[in-house]
Amino acid sequence: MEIEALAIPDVKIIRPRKFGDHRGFFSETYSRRAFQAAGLDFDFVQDNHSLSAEPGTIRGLHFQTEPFGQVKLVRVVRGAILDVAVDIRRGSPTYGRHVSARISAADWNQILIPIGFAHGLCTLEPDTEVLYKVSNFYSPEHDKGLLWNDPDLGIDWPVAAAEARLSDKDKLHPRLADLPDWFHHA
Ligand SMILES: Cc1cn([C@H]2C[C@H](O)[C@@H](COP(=O)(O)OP(=O)(O)O[C@H]3O[C@@H](C)C(=O)[C@@H](O)[C@H]3O)O2)c(=O)[nH]c1=O
Repeated sequence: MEIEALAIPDVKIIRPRKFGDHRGFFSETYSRRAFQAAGLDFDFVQDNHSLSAEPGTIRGLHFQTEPFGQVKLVRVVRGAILDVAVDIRRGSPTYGRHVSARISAADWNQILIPIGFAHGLCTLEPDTEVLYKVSNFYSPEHDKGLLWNDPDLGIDWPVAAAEARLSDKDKLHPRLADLPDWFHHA
């Protein structure tokens, strides 16, 4: 397993090993032991799986507030996504900034999103399936959003706003400037 810190170093790309042979492949897609050895210790309690039929589907930007904040470990088993993490930790030197990474079944890479980040993705291929582990249970009362195309975020989404496929909920989230101080940087 390789780990690479992104420009906001709390967000990491994980590359699990993949052993191919004549049958296909084998891969440890998550190992608590390997994570702990790298100083990453999370208590993942729920696994999520989503399918987006059309490329240009955007989900996000989402986060859960405390005490239901979630670390997310995201991977793709079919297709590809552009994954985006926005730092919404008040007092953080990178508050309001984001990192993005292409995560795909072909690359077999993963992205680790810490608590205090709004998370979103845009699918790049048809029938893209995303799997992710989260470190806290779903809580609808704590499930919040940030507007995906808030100009203050400056996210270079790979789809035009007119063509993006979004849930009704995701069209209505507040902009960064209107977000309460849900998280504070340690
Ligand atoms: C997120 C979630 C949703 N649901 C239900 C609520 C709703 O009826 C249905 C679809 O929910 P959503 O529209 O919120 O699904 P989606 O837009 O895919 O939400 C996800 O987006 C990505 C970007 C994330 O980061 C995730 O944490 C999650 O927020 O599934 C659960 O039962 N458990 C969950 O953990």
